[in-house]
Amino acid sequence: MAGTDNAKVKELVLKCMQAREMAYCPYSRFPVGAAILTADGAIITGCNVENASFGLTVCAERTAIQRAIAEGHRKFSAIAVTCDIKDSFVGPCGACRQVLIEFGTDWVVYLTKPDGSYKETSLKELLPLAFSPAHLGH
Ligand SMILES: O=c1ccn([C@H]2C[C@H](O)[C@@H](CO)O2)c(=O)[nH]1
Ligand SMILES: [Zn+2]
Repeated sequence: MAGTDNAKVKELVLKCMQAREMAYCPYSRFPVGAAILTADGAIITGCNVENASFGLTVCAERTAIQRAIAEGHRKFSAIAVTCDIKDSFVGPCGACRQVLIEFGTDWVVYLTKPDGSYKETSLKELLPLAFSPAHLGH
């Protein structure tokens, strides 16, 4: 991505993998990690947090964005996401795509595999024709 050097992307990928280790997922046993790079260079991580009332589960991506907002960040450059699937790059669920696009269409999404390889995509690509704050005049 323009403006994000390779070393920073590698750091982001490493951080999302470390975050995956923290996942609380006793029901699915499907750990997910996310790491958000803010416009000012901070990295904020998240993991999925499940609940015995299954519908209350929060995905890694949304955990990360809630943390980032709560810590005062509003501008984001990139997010890296990882799960344990080795043979394909897996994107965020639809709910997470909508929550991420609330904070801009221009940030980069890195889908990663457990071996550290990654594929660059974008929120525009992941959520075409999105409903966004612009439609409410924001
Ligand atoms: O984008 C996604 C999709 C799923 N999960 C979590 C939710 C649940 O804990 C587990 C299985 O769906 O993976 C995420 O964290 N992010
Ligand atoms: Zn999700």
